[in-house]
Amino acid sequence: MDLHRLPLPELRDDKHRHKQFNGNENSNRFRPPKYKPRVSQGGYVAVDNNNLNRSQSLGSCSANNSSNIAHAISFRGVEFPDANTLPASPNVHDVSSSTDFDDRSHFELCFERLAKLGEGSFGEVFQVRDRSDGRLYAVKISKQMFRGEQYRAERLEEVRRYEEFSDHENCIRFIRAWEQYDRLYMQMELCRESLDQYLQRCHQIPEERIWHILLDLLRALKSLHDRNLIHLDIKPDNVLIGEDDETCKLADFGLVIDVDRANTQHATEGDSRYMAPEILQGQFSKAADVFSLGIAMLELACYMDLPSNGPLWHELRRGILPEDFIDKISKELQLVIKSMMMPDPADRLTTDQLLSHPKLQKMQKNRKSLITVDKLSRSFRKSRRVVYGKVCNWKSFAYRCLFYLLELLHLYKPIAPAQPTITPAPSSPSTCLAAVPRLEYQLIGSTPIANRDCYASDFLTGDDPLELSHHGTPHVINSTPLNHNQSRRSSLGKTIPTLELDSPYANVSSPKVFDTSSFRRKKLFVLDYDDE
Ligand SMILES: Nc1ncnc2c1ncn2[C@@H]1O[C@H](COP(=O)(O)OP(=O)(O)OP(=O)(O)O)[C@@H](O)[C@H]1O
Ligand SMILES: [Mg+2]
Repeated sequence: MDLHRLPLPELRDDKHRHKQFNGNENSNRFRPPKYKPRVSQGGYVAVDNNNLNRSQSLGSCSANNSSNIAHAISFRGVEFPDANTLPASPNVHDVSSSTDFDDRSHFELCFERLAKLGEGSFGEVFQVRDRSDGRLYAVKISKQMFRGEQYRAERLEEVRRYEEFSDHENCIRFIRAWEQYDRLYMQMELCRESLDQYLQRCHQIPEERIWHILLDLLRALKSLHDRNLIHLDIKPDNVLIGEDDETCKLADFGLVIDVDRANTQHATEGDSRYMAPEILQGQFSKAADVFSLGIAMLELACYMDLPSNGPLWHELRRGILPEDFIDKISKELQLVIKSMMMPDPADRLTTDQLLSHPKLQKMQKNRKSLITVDKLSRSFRKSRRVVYGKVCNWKSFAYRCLFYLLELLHLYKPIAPAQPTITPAPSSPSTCLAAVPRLEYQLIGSTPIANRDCYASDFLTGDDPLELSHHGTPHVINSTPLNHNQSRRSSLGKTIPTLELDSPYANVSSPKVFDTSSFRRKKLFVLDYDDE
């Protein structure tokens, strides 16, 4: 068997140069035949939303009518029942005015396609809005239709790996997968951008950030290697930056192989720019991933354009790193990158050895303590809220007891419940002082808004004067502040005490209309918003 499946590198007399993006990412792709995973061994669960078991139709793929029905794909097993069912498509009236409901794919029915995020050799990735929960996700749709059962099984292997590592902090969170019309659809968390896009945007990434990226990716890679899996396609394009704009997450598990089970002679090489030299001899090992990560770090740290072939390609694989580039970074980082790019795979450090590097150890400790501090502050805020609630209850209980005692001792007479009253304006100036109108408003409940002072204007619409036409009924001003920040809600509503306001318009001739201009500026209370 010919193990040299890659075209022999061309000899070109070019120099290492800074990265330039020509947008032709896939020109570095060589796609020899793939290894054949034995799907029947692991067994996958494929159930459609009409309870049709897809595994019954394994024999014929594209010729099967059931391929028109969306089938959920999952390897998670019965303990994850949600993974094996597709959510019902939303009501057709919510989706569009189209009458051609049945012809539309599950993807079109359930998602609103917003933008194209990227494209690789196997799939196109779209930013979508899930119509059922209104949230944003990424959906990867395979470019090619299943050519046969074997090809389909190979594509479905990616689902297995995504599911396996979905819970890892440094791997993409996977939601679900399904197939329809002989294509695979994978719904996953939406990330901000790929590391490659980040590099295009920033050009120079600070070294401290490089160390953090390295730590994230070593952690992801370790989790794969601990299960005897090799990624084989480590590169910045396959690393995504999470929504927090910090965490790097490994993605694209399309080429992952299991070193225990797979015939590595059938493994597929990844991008030649990041490929370890021994791959040319058909040696697939964990050390190949370490090399790819090392050379990716070189690209990120030195903003260097990696060759896909030629003499420079060989130089980098002989451990000769261009000095004018590598000198830009600290000796410590240089040593780490060199130890990851050793020509002999046996000399390369493993993920465990790399993670025990003092700098990375220190960073891990710092991260742990940050997480602990965050957890502590959350529980502190929570308990403070509980204590505050209890203290308030005790306070009101104590007051009630006190008033009850005073009442018993005839030292205090309870005041009848406040009724909003308005005393008619005096007809003559001589009676004016005695008849100052007094308005009482009770603001019942509240909708919490951000930490800030609440003014009466928050509760009143427009600039209109307040109508006081029904004298007999209590005047309850709208208890929801008419304000911005209304989307920030909390369960912590505070009861607003009865508010007594002296009418600024004691002398008005008509008591029915109350000009609220001065009342509007009155500070009512400060709402303390707690995030928890
Ligand atoms: N969850 C996501 N959030 C945001 N962007 C994404 C997401 N997944 C993928 N992308 C974008 O889409 C691009 C292609 O995705 P992916 O690498 O999974 O496809 P592929 O066809 O398997 O690629 P390859 O050619 O590397 O095998 C990524 O490089 C990235 O820019
Ligand atoms: Mg990719």
